[in-house]
Amino acid sequence: MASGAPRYYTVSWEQLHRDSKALAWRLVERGPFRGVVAITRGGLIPAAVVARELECRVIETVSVVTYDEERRGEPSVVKPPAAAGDGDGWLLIDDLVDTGTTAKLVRGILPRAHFATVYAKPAGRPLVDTFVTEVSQDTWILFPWDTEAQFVAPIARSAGGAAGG
Ligand SMILES: O=P(O)(O)OC[C@H]1O[C@H](OP(=O)(O)OP(=O)(O)O)[C@H](O)[C@@H]1O
Ligand SMILES: Nc1nc2[nH]cnc2c(=O)[nH]1
Ligand SMILES: [Mg+2]
Repeated sequence: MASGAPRYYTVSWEQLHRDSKALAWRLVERGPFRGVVAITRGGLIPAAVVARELECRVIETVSVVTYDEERRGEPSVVKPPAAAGDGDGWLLIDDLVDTGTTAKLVRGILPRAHFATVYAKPAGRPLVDTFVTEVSQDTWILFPWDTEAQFVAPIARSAGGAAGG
């Protein structure tokens, strides 16, 4: 993500389900696939939804650690896929592509996989074969597993009592 104050794009469980199903609609004509490889952890939920829609029962994982909350570190593969070979016939899924760092690393392991994400930012977009929604590079996508509902002060209070009545 670009430096500076991020704008946020908040995704609910319902929207994620809807967007993951939209991804499945785009992928159905690209299959059938031998199996799905989810890039953990963010790719796990979209991969489950897509696998259900494509009636795909074989699920693999590849685990990449890149970010510590919103700070980016050195990417490392902490668990390679046990099966999937060079990715031929496999569908590789992540929740999003941002800088493309994770995608480059995993595409190096599975160069022949079809790579799909639900969301894409411009810098990583060229690395993705199929995606649903593009957001700007300075947007931080907030997923439902990273957020919770909480109390918000009334507008009048946060405006310093400026509201008339
Ligand atoms: O294109 P990039 O700049 O590499 O960013 C995209 C990656 O960042 C997030 O994963 P993260 O590393 O936060 O790990 P997580 O999926 O375990 O939450 C997201 O799920 C993508 O995998
Ligand atoms: N949750 C989340 N993780 C990310 N990792 C890289 N970019 C993002 C983003 O926009 N949102
Ligand atoms: Mg991830």
